[in-house]
Amino acid sequence: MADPAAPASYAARWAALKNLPPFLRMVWAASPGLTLAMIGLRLARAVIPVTMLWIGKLIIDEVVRLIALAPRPETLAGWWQSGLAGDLLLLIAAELGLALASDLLGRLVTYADSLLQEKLVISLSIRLMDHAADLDLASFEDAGFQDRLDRARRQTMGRIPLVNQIMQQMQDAVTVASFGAGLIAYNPWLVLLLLAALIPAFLGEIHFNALTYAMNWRRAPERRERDYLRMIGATSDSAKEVKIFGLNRFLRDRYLELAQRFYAENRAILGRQLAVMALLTGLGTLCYYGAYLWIIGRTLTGGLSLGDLTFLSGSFLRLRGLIEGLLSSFSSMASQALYLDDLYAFFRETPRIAAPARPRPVPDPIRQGFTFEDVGFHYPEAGRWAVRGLSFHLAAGETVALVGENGAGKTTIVKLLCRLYEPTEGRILLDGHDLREFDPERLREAVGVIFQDFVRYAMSASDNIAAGRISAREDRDRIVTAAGRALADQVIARLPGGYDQMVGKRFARGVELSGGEWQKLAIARAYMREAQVLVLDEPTAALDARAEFEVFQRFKDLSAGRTALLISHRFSSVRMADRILVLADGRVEAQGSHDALIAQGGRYRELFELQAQGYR
Ligand SMILES: Nc1ncnc2c1ncn2[C@@H]1O[C@H](COP(=O)(O)OP(=O)(O)OP(=O)(O)O)[C@@H](O)[C@H]1O
Repeated sequence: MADPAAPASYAARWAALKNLPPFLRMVWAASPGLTLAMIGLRLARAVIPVTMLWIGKLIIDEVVRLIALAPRPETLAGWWQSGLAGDLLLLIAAELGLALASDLLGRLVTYADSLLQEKLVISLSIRLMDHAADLDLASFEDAGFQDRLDRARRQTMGRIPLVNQIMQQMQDAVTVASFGAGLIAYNPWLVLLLLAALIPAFLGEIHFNALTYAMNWRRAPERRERDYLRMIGATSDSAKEVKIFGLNRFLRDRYLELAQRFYAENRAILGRQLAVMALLTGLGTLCYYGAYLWIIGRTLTGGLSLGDLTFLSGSFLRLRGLIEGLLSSFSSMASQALYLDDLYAFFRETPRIAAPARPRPVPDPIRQGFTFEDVGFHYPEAGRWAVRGLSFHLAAGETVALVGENGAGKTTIVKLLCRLYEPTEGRILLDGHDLREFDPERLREAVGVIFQDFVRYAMSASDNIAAGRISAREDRDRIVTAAGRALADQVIARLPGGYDQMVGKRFARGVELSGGEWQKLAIARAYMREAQVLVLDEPTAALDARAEFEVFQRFKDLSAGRTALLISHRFSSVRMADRILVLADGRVEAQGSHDALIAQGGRYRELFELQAQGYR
């Protein structure tokens, strides 16, 4: 990542213009037809203003010529009969035709522009989602990445109007060239005068845009915090706890503190911008009136006709507005192009966990199982090892339970097994082959995992289960079977809309579920997968005692012959596993059946007795 101060430099801003061609390629990819239509329409529109002004000049000159005729008709009927005003009428008809065409083209441009922007939103959003799906879990858990993702997401929406701006810029550039050609024909100095007046304002504009960008860039982490505070201060998920603990004022004050810091910084920049820009634009106005005086003087001394006067003063006025717009929009384009860097930076991000060129097919059925060989792992930015010197075997067809205190590394083992992360040292084998030899996607297809922080999809109950094997979303029988295995069928039977009932409170019509009900849907999701390996990470923490007992009864039956890994703090569930691994400080401290471990004494027995005492 570049130094946060760097984007403010002029060089960085000019360099950012190189981002526009790739952006245009994205626009083109979103819809070639609409892009071409836009270019055609805008080019046609670009030359209309100068043509109309020129016809206006011809009309005035013709009127001046006609009223100087002697003798001349006294009445309109007289003029009509004389046929002297024929050319004048033709000119007026031409101008009317152009005015009508310009209106129509304007409407068409707006229409095509809206469609094109919408197409671009769709295509960028899809690209963003696709790319995010390719990236490693590690990226999502990294704060720097979250900032980049946040900035990239904003770009998807925030940079869309840039299409319109670039197109408008192109159209205005053609219009300026056409007016400029007209002015140069009269006196090239007029154009130079105009440019001299406008360039300082342009540079000022660039400077302030750069300052604003640099400020926004620096603020991405704080902005995320501010948005987060606003979110937890006012969402249904947090409302309950915020109310109970009376956190409202605390959150509000913290939000206010950040927001006020932003406000103060903004005000300082805006104040300076006001002073400098007022001076520079005043200079532009002075130059404009200087040129105006010259034109009037030349007309008075007979060097220019009345038509020339209107054409030149009209051109000058339009050109001033156009060039001013062109320059400031150019500078805003340059700063928008800087923001595009963030979008591209996100797209350049590549996953580190990728499939090898010739991946080994995932065995089906798995014959030997998984072997952890002296595995060590620490999270990318963590100072300490989450697991270290970890060796164990998970045999095919075996049900193994992992127990250990909080932070012992249980969930980490699951993440390593699914290759969401790569071991920092040591290796993990599946049927004797390093996990790195397989395509991670194929590997994950063979595993059904429900994490303790499983997702509560604000979708239908049926989709919540189907998420486990989304390709079978239409297979209602499979969904119903999975629901039955996880006891989720009883939950669904109570929902007004049954399987099609929207669950969660996020959208209207949604029905909220209890923690245990959500958990049953999540367990159904795991069964829905019908994978070779089943991993349940604290799947029953929110279940009542009876439900837990039943779920495990079924789990034992259903996982017969299947490889299963179970993480639980409840010894009632753990004891039914074929083998139990006791983890402490990221390594296997003891292993064996429940009875054997109890007989051994040690941590397992200690934890078991602590829990048993609690129930007595
Ligand atoms: N995304 C992460 N980034 C950095 N450190 C992490 C991350 N996830 C877990 N850790 C750390 O790794 C260690 C092991 O965590 P893990 O989640 O595997 O424990 P666990 O045994 O599943 O705990 P629990 O019983 O509380 O679920 C902990 O010290 C934790 O702080």
